[in-house]
Amino acid sequence: MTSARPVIVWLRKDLRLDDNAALAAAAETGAPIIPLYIYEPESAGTGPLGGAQKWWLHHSLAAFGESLRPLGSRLVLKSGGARTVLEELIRETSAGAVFWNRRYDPLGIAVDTPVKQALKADDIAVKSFPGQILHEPTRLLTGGGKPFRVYTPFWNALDRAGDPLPPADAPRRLHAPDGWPQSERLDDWNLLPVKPDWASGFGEIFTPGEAEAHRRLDAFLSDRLEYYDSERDFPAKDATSLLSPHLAMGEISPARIWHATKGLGGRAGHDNLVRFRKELAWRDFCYHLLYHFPDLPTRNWNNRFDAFDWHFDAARFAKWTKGLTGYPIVDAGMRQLWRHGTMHNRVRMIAASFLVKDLLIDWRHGERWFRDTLVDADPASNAANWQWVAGSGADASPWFRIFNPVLQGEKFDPKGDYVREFVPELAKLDDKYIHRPFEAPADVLSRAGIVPGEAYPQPLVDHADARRKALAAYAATGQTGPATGSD
Ligand SMILES: Cc1cc2nc3c(=O)[nH]c(=O)nc-3n(C[C@H](O)[C@H](O)[C@H](O)COP(=O)(O)OP(=O)(O)OC[C@H]3O[C@@H](n4cnc5c(N)ncnc54)[C@H](O)[C@@H]3O)c2cc1C
Repeated sequence: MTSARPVIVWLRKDLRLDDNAALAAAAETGAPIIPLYIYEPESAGTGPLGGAQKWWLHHSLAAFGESLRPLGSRLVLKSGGARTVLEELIRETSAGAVFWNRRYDPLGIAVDTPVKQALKADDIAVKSFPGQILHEPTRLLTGGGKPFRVYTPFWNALDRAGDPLPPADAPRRLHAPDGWPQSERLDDWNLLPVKPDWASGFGEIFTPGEAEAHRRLDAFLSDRLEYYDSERDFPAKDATSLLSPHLAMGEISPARIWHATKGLGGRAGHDNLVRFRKELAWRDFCYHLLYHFPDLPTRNWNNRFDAFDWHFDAARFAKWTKGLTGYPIVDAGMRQLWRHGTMHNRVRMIAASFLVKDLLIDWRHGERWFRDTLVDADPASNAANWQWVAGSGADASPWFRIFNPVLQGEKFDPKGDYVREFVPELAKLDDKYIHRPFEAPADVLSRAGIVPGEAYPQPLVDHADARRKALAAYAATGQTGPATGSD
């Protein structure tokens, strides 16, 4: 029996015990702790949780709930509007405080700010903590005190800022309240797909949960960091960390990852270490942009793109989503997305460029599709990267840098291993034609068991022709040079 009023720790995208500042601070109070997850209603803005991430969330919540048990605690699940849920739970449990780790997306902020004000007005202590990104989005600013719009100076500032806060250790014990409030049943939230179970392939490569995030980090640092810089762009190689979905759900903190890389420059090579940290810093940069420019997921950052003459074509879009464009590297990427809920970064760039520049379909359609299908869907990284590819974003790749899907395939998947894995109907095609099956002579196709246009589609567009149209559409917006920011 304890006399202190309980502290509610409201968990969101931070389903971890390690380096969870809100949970650690709550544990230090010595008060009983009620870990709470609220399944908030779907809303507009950056949009609802995608199907793939619902799958991840289900397993992540289950794993986190299990990890609380040895600490003498459990996870309380509630659904509904955050403010209503919290106020009811406070009444029921006489909790005196609510702690949480901050979120930086506009939807999250729009929920958290009024909740904080309402609870404080009711004399409830509210404390929020950092941890979702390496540095708070207001910490790194230009010399003029403004947000960064260009990545390299952002990285230089991040590098100069030194290490992020040291990670907080996982609490060893969490005091239980005198009585546990009723929890909803995870299964009743229906987060998993049933008929059909399109997520069955996700488990081939992913296991949601904090334990797996740490295992993956350790394996990456010991086996793959030393090749990271030279091999990270080759989708058939197992050369990247695959930590992004764990980061997206907060099963591991970026600060924990950063600190784990300290001192590895000698063994793994300085260039590899810096390259990996720079990628982590891209994630921070995306959040920096989203925090300071909250319209990032929905509006062209460079408003000269508002006049762009997009050509949405439902049939072409459907073929892109299904991996039936006739360009093997694009199709392999889109099918990897269906099967594994992820896509290699290099291929994301190629597939996104194809949608936006070859098919002239507005990047927002692609952003929404990725949001629904990626297990690592993230409001900041997804929006910023789509705008980067489209040329409409901050520090973006210029519009006229149009990826050639054949040459990109030949450069980054030279033997076609990646294509063969995800586009099995091309598996027997010679290396020479694996990225250009539409140029293969009839006897080569027949040896590979391919009937043109049947087993595998003809290209949706001719790339050279599509490129000309894309450049003309760009010129029609009055832009002639590299797209720059809208300041
Ligand atoms: C069109 C497009 C959409 C994308 N959408 C998302 C998304 O919704 N969620 C997401 O996490 N990433 C997104 N990315 C970025 C990137 O593709 C993934 O972060 C990366 O593929 C994850 O694999 P990894 O964990 O093995 O990365 P690693 O190479 O091991 O990199 C380590 C970590 O750095 C971060 N990172 C790496 N590259 C980027 C990047 N370009 N931008 C931001 N962070 C990066 C990730 O958190 C990643 O886990 C997108 C990229 C493109 C081109």
